[in-house]
Amino acid sequence: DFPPADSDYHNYAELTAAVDQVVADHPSIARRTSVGSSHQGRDLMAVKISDNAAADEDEPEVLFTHHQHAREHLTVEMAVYLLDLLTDGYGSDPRITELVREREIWVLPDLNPDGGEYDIATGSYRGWRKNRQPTPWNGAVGTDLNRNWAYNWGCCGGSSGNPFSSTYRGPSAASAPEVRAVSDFVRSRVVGGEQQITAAIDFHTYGELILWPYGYTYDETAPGMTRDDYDAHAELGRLMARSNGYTPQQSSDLYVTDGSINDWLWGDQGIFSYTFEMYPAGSAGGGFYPPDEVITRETSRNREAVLRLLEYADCPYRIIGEEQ
Ligand SMILES: NS(=O)(=O)N[C@@H](Cc1ccccc1)C(=O)O
Ligand SMILES: [Ca+2]
Ligand SMILES: [Ca+2]
Ligand SMILES: [Ca+2]
Ligand SMILES: [Zn+2]
Repeated sequence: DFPPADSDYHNYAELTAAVDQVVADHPSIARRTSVGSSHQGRDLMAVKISDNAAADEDEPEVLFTHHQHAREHLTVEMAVYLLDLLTDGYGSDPRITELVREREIWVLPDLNPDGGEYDIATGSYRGWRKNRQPTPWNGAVGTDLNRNWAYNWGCCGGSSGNPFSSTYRGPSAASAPEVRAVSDFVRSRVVGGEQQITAAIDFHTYGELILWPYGYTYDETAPGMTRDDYDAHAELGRLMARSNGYTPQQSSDLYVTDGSINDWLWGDQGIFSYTFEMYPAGSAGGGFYPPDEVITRETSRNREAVLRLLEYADCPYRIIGEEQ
């Protein structure tokens, strides 16, 4: 479990209980489902939030994913915050009520439950990043989920082929069961040939950044990324950054990555896709392990950004005045 000083962070059992409580408290607008299981068999939860949540309605869908990286526990708290914001706001906050009515929102609060539990298992933080899938023949453990997605996987020096590396891409694209499960879920949202999910945020720590694709190339435009696509990503990213004070940039401005979720969501599925690197900005603030006293401040900091993404989800190109 977490060290006593950080007891406000949710371990996997506490997260599961929190999800079940939200659904129990708001049964008509919140529904828990599963997209599959982690390597060690933990449920990969998906919470759908919408009016008439049990029905698949013809409304733009938005995806929030959390905790690809084990030590980035604040991103799980971000998911808990989002679940509370959207359910408690329904019927009390007019803006949130309208968004819950006109969107179908998917919150996947924990993509790496095995890694997260491993990181806290001894009561002291281990600095773990990857999942807990072994490389059988050499004793190495873990694939970096954010280098395992099946778009330009391993193409460009943005990941490692060394199983002992913290950015090990895995033996093949989507070899990690967690990536495979979420990929299959996203693909299942193609209805009548059209991907129903239009926008997504993948939450990480740390750096206080808003990142958009592509990560595999320094170029702004590339196959599958036109000038309009890039400009829309950038303008919407900047709009969100103005609300939370994060730095907006193309993810390759940080460093080149290949096999990231953002590149797959946009490149393979045409979903407007962002990474939020949460608090802290630099080496101060506790790095990957900020004290639990900052949870409320640093999750609610993203309230406006999330609502802006939800508002543009019916047509992200509107941000650049293009009615595509
Ligand atoms: N959270 S982090 O420290 O691992 N940083 C992320 C940053 C990142 C996220 C998405 C695309 C490119 C880069 C990473 O996956 O390396
Ligand atoms: Ca504390
Ligand atoms: Ca609905
Ligand atoms: Ca739908
Ligand atoms: Zn991360």
